[in-house]
Amino acid sequence: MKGPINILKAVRSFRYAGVGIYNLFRYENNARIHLLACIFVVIAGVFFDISSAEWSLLVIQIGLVWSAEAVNTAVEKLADVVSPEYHPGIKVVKDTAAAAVLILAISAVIVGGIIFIPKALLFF
Ligand SMILES: Nc1ncnc2c1ncn2[C@@H]1O[C@H](COP(=O)(O)OP(=O)(O)OP(=O)(O)O)[C@@H](O)[C@H]1O
Repeated sequence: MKGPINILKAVRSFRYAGVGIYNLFRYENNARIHLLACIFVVIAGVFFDISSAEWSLLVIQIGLVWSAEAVNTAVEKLADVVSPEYHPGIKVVKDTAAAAVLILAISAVIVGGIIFIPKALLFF
C-alpha cells in the first residue's frame, strides 16, 4: 500500500542523484576545475579565519556554480542524444546553458574578491 511518503523511493532518488554527482566530477573537466577552485577557497577561508556569514556566502556560491554545472552538463548530454550532428539551434541551447555557469562563476569570483581581498591586503 502506498503511504503519503514513499521512503524507499526517496532513498533511490538520492542514490541516482549521488551517481550524477560522481559522474559530474569523474568525467567533466569544467566540474573538476570548479572542485579545485572550491578546495583553494576552503583553504583560504580556514587560513584567513573568515566568519560564519562569510562561510555561508561562499557555500551558497559554490552550490550555485556546481548546480549550474550539473544542469549545463545534463543539457549538453541531452542535446548530444537529440542532435549528434551540428545544428544551429543546438549551438544556441548549449551556449546559453554554458552562459548560466559563467554568470554564476563570475558572481562567485566577485563574492570571493569582496571577502578575501581586504583580508589579503591587511595580511601582506
Ligand atoms: N551538435 C552541435 N550543434 C551545434 N553546436 C554544437 C554542437 N555540439 C557542440 N556545439 C558547440 O560547441 C560548444 C561546446 O560543446 P560541447 O558539447 O563540446 O561542450 P563542452 O563545454 O566542450 O563540454 P564537454 O567537453 O563536456 O562535452 C557548444 O557550446 C556549442 O557552441
